[in-house]
Order: sequence, then C-alpha cells, then structure tokens
Amino acid sequence: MSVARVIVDVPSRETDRPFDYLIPARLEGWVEPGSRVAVPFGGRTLQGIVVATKDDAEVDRSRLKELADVLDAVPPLSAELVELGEWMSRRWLCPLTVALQAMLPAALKGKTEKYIAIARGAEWTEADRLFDGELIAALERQSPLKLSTLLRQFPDQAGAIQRLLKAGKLEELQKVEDRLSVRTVLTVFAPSPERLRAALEAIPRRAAKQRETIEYLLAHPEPIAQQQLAEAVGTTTGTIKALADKGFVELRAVTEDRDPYEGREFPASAPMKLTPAQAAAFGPIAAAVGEGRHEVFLLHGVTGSGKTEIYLQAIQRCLEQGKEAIVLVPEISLTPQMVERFKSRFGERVAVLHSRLSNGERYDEWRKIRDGRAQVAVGARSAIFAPFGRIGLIVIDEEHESSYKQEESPKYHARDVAVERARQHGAAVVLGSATPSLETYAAATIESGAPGNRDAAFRPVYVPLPERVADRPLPGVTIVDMREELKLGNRAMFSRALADALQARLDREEQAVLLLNRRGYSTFVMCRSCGYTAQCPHCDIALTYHRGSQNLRCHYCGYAEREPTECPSCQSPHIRFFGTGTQKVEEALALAFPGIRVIRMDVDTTTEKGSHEKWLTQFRERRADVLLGTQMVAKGLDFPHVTLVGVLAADSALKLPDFRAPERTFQLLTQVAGRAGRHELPGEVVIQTYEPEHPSVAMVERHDYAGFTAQELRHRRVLGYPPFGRLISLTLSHEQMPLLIALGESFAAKMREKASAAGLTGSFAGGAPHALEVLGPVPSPIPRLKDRYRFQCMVKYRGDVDAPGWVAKTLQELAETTKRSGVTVGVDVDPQMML
Ligand SMILES: Nc1ncnc2c1ncn2[C@@H]1O[C@H](COP(=O)(O)OP(=O)(O)OP(=O)(O)O)[C@@H](O)[C@H]1O
Ligand SMILES: [Zn+2]
Repeated sequence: MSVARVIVDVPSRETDRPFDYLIPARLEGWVEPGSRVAVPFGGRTLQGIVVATKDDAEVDRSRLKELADVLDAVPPLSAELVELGEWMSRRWLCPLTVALQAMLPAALKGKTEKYIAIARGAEWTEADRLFDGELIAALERQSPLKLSTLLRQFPDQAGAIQRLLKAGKLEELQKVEDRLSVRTVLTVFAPSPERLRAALEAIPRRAAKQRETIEYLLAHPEPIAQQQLAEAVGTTTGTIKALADKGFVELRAVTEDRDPYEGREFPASAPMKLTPAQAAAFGPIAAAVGEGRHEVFLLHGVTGSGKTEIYLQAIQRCLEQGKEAIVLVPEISLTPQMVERFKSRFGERVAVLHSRLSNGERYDEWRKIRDGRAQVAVGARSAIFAPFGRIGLIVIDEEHESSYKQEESPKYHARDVAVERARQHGAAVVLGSATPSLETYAAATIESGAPGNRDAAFRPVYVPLPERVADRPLPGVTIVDMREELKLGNRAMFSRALADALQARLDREEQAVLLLNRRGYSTFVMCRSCGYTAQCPHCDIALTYHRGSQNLRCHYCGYAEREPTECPSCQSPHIRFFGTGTQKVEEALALAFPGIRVIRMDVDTTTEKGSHEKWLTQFRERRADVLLGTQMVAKGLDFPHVTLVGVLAADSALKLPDFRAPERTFQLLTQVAGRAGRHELPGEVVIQTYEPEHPSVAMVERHDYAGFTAQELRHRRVLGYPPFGRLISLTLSHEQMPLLIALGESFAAKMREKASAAGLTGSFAGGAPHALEVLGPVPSPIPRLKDRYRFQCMVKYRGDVDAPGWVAKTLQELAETTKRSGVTVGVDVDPQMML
C-alpha cells in the first residue's frame, strides 16, 4: 500500500503543508498528483488535492489515516497544474490550497455535507417509534439522508435528531458533495439487426407501436434520444420503456453537454490575406509557434490594426502542430462578437469560459478541454488554468487590463501565470494591446530591461503594428475644456462640439458611442447648506444613491438606508444627489435630441444573463443611434457605422490615490477613441475634460503612446514605482487601532532588520541597484471597513532582493502575536489596486 500527500482545503497558513494518508487497497490505482480526494481531518471529512504519492516504506504507517474516497474518475488537475500551483503559492504568498482551488471549475469545489444515518445495530423501542416514528421511517427508507433535507422535511425535529444521536441510535456522517450536475438524456441503443428482427418475431401484432419502433430502429440503427424516437414513431416514451423492459432495446442515461451557444450560427470564416504590416508582425510569432519554442511577444498594435487576425492565424499554426491554445480576453470584452470570431474560424474546437455561464455550462466547457474535445480555450482570467496537456500558444488580448489581476486570494496575475505555464510547455506567448502596461512595455523596450520588474527573465520581443489595416486613419481627436464652456455660458452636459457632432451623426444616420468614465466616481448625497455627505456608519465611504430602490447603499458592506428628504445634520431641505450617472446622461440626451434612440449599458442594465448580447446586437443592427455606457463600451467593439466617440468626464479617475491612475486614464481614453472609424467611414472623437493639459488627456489627442509613456516612466523612475521597483502591500485590519499599529511596526522593524543583515545599506531614492524600503504602517486609503480599522505597510524593493521570501518569513515569525491579537493580515504581491 502506498501513501498520498494531500493538500487539505483549509485555507490557513498553519495547515499549508501536505498531510500523508494511506491509500486503501480499493482505491489503489486511482490516486495520482492532481486527484481530488476526501480525507478525514480534525474530526471532519474534507476535500483535498493529491500533490504527490510515495512508497509507504518511508513512513510510519501506524500513524496514518486512510483516504476516505477519490472524488473523480479522471483527476481534475495534472502534475503540471499542481506544480504551477506550488509556484503561485510562492509567487503570491498564498496557501497552496487556495492556488489549487482557483484552478478548479466552481462545480468541483466540493462542500462538506452532513448526513444522518441509522447507527449500525440500532434497535428501536416502542417509545422511539411513538415519538419519532416519522423521522425513523424516513431514515429507514433512505439512510444516510442529508441533514439539510431531513430538516426540510421535519422542520421541528432538530431536537429529536440530537437526542437520538446522543443515544447512539443515529450517527452523523460527513461527505464531500459536488455541486456538479451533468445533464443526462435517456438514449436508446439498438442491438444488431438480427436481434431486432428476432424482436419483431416475438412482439405480437396488436402491439403495433412497439413493432413500428423496432422497424424504425432497423432503418435508423444509430443511438437516439428516447424522446426523439418517440416523436419520430408517433408514440409515447411508454412504448420504448416497454421494449427496454423486455430487453429488446437498451436504454441508457447519456451525459450531454450543455452548449451555452446552442442554436447560434457561426458562419465559417477563412483566414484573411495579411497586410504587409501584419505579415511582418506575424513572422516571428509564427516561427516560434512552428518550432515549439518558448518566447514572449509584445504585439503593440494601434486600435483597429488587425491584432485579432494575427491571433487567429497563430492559433491555426499552433493547431497544425497538434497543440492547444489558450486565449485570454478581459471579462468585459468577452462579447458575442469576440467569441464569434473564434468560433467562426475554429468551430467545435473552441471552448468558451466566462463568468456569465452557469456552473453547469462552465463545467461542461471545461470537460471539453480536459477530454481533448476542444483545442482552443477562449476565456477570462481563470481560463489560464484550462486543463490542456500540450499547450503551444497563449494569447492575452488587451494585456494591460487590470482585470487580469485577481483581487481576492490567490491574488495572481494571469499574465505572469501565462508566462510561467508557457515556459513549462515550451509555448509561445503573445501579449497584445494598443496600450501596453508600462511594466510590459518597459520590459520589452528598455535596453537593460527595467530593473526590479517582475523577474529579470521577462524580456518580451517587441512587435509593433503602428497602422490600421487598409491605410485607414486613426480618428481625429478634439479635446474640449469644460471650464471654457462654462465661461461661455454653456451649463449643459454636452459641449457645443459634442452636441454638433452628435447632431451630424443623427442627420447622416451614423452611430455614436458615449463613454461616461465613472471609475472612482459615484452618485453621492450632499447637503448644499452645510456640506454634509451621507457616510456609511460602518465604513469610511460615502453612501451611493440608488434611484431604483430610492435608498442609499454602501458598496462595501451592504448597509442601506432610506433616501433622506432633509439634511440629517442641519435639517435643510437642500440635500441633493451629485455625480452624473448614465441615467442622467440618458435623460439629457432625450431632452437635447428629441427622438434620439439610446442604448444604455451599465451595471444596472446588464445584470440579466444575455443582456450584453442583446444590447450589442440591437446596436449592431442600427436599432439605436447612441450606445451610452461605462467602461464596458470602451473595449473590443467593432461596428462599421460608429463614426463618433464622445467622452464625458475624462478626468474623473485622475484624482484617485493610485500611482497608476494616469496610466489607466490614458489607456481607457485611447481604447474608447479606437472604436471610431474602424471601417470605410472615417471617425471622430470628442473628449470633454476639466484638465485638458494633463498628459493622460492631452497625449490622446496625438495618439502619442510613446510620448505619454516616456513621461510617465520618468515619474515612476523617480518614485521607484513599477517597473523601476516592485511592491508588496500588507493590509492589517482589526476593531482596535492600537493593535494594528503595534503589529505593523513590528513587521516593518523585522523587515528592516533583514534588509540590513543582507547588506542593503544604499537608499532607494539614492539609486542603489539593490534596495528595500518599508513604508508605514499608515491608515489605508479606506481607513475603516465593516467597523474594522485598516492599516497598511508597503514594501518597496528593487534588484536582487528576495522580498517575498522575507515577508513570508516575517509573517511566520509574527504568527503567534498575530493569532493572539486576532488581527487579519492580507498580503498583495505586485498589487494593482492601491485602494
Ligand atoms: N488582413 C486584413 N484584411 C482586411 N481586413 C482586415 C485584415 N485584418 C483585420 N481586418 C479587419 O480590420 C478590423 C480591425 O481589426 P481588429 O478588430 O482585429 O483590430 P484590433 O487590432 O484587434 O483592434 P482593437 O485593439 O481596437 O480591438 C476588423 O474589422 C478586421 O476584420
Ligand atoms: Zn459600509
């Protein structure tokens, strides 16, 4: 008998190591790295993942427990993914189980369920039956029975169950339950023609329908769904069941994939002839894919330069090598239009993974990948864990998107995972963007690399694509200073330039996209008389006004209160809602342009499943003049009749206390501007702002990515921010502030000790090649959430410094103190959000 090393699904630092279990004889041969198992752990049964197996010669068998069960016929993870998980847990300082669980489809994240069973040898007395007869009868019919089901049937019997448990007549069991549901279809399997003919002999003449069914099967011998067969013959499923009961045909439940794109047609598309610029960019990528060589490319192509066609042809090349490809796109741009481009080219070979699928649908798509029925996985962030075994290419579209970073643990960045996974597979990586992140751009273009940026080995090959296809020009951009508008007496939401441009579109029956940049901007409530703003009583955050329910809500803790009619502080009735919501813009459009047809896309109008698709189809079919929305209208859309893009409040996110705010603003504006004039009709862009001279706005006018980046990189270099330094942030939270400050200070002190012990004496600002600095503890930008104070420490380092290792070690040294004080510690390595 051998031993399995299991990572048990308890996400804490203390249990973050493999535990050994004996593999009982009945499970021998079923257990390998990546298997999902149920194990006894601390008196409970829990789910775990096997990370290794070993011979029991090395261990003291008498001390080990046995595995309770293996949960899948085919292990959901592979040895390669288990190793990737180990790498992630070191890279982002998270427990291994957290990394491994992130790779499983939600349907496989088992939950432990309690079951009640009749204890072995239990004997019922008259009294038992008298008091608890129904309960006992239910268990006698089906034992074990889920506790939750039992309590649903007998809502007031919790006491009785307790009593019988204590008396040893019932026992409690634990099982790991999958939420996995497969759809099965009853399918008829016909035997050989000889046997069918024999059946015909045996069935009496009066059973006409049975005979017709057999005759039908003689003519159509392939397996057929029971329902479908009944319809074809013009009978009921009863007839078929009767045949199955007599053994004339076989009836089996067959698993069927749920196809989220069922009933949709994807007209086949042939590869396009690449433009010379595309061909030049494609060359080196195709070579690496063809040779099965690991190489990372930064495909820097302006909006509408035809990057997607390059992805498609690179994937083609990859499939020709008999390998598999993963394509990541931001969740928000996983629009039907994007999916269609892949499905049209590769048809059935494409599996799509995104969060708008149901758990069941996602599980089915995932199985297509694992079982080798799909070779291309298109999906959002977590699709990077697609269970392929022979990856030849990984594409990350819009590589600068912050949604590739997961904000909860494991706080991984899909781009980094992609590079590591591709390295293991000898696969090529294509990072595509019109506005690459400064980190990637610097790594690809700065001669010496950017010191301290991720790992030194990250040196993408720079592949530019500076022009749009077919010599189409980039759209002309007009920047409107809204302060000037105000001076001239225009108090409207739309500048004259934008209003004129919109009117021209209506006259010419062209279309417009309007972006309301609302990141960091909310509809809050303020008193005009005293300046009071409505705050959450539990968090240091302004409450947001919700027009639908007419209440004020906290987006962090869910607290809600009724909309005030007077100021709670000074009783003035002049309490107003501030901030421009998309609803307000919609109303203003209707007033200014009577009869205008507007589609509004924001969180409120896109909650329903399929709503994205519905709106975009309507817009594509030109059933609306304007597509108005938040960030979600900025990306990936390619509509021939859009000739105008308008941006309201371009600068609203610039004030956020985040050093990436200018970069994000520039990216968003450039991306949305890129939606205009992508086909024959030329495009125009109008950007309204209060800060026309800010580089994030001004450089968009000239489509000057290089200029913006050069300037921004100079700032970053001075401040030692990425890509010229790396960050690890530590967030501490607790109800009592002093505990936080004390723990934060111990952390900072211990980190500084380690730095000086390693001889890091040079200062960060002084430009030392290897340096480490600890900032804080200081209150977090949101200093209180859910009644808990929040403090943070920031570790800034560059060069050859093992800061993540030191942080891990320091947290270990402080584990006792942390546990005693009850302070919650969150670590974010290479954080993307500073809030
Ligand atoms: N070789 C080609 N010949 C003709 N048309 C092409 C070619 N390549 C791409 N196109 C067309 O050019 C348009 C823009 O291409 P695509 O959407 O791939 O650009 P992109 O670089 O991905 O843009 P963005 O980053 O803005 O999403 C599309 O309508 C596409 O069909
Ligand atoms: Zn709150």
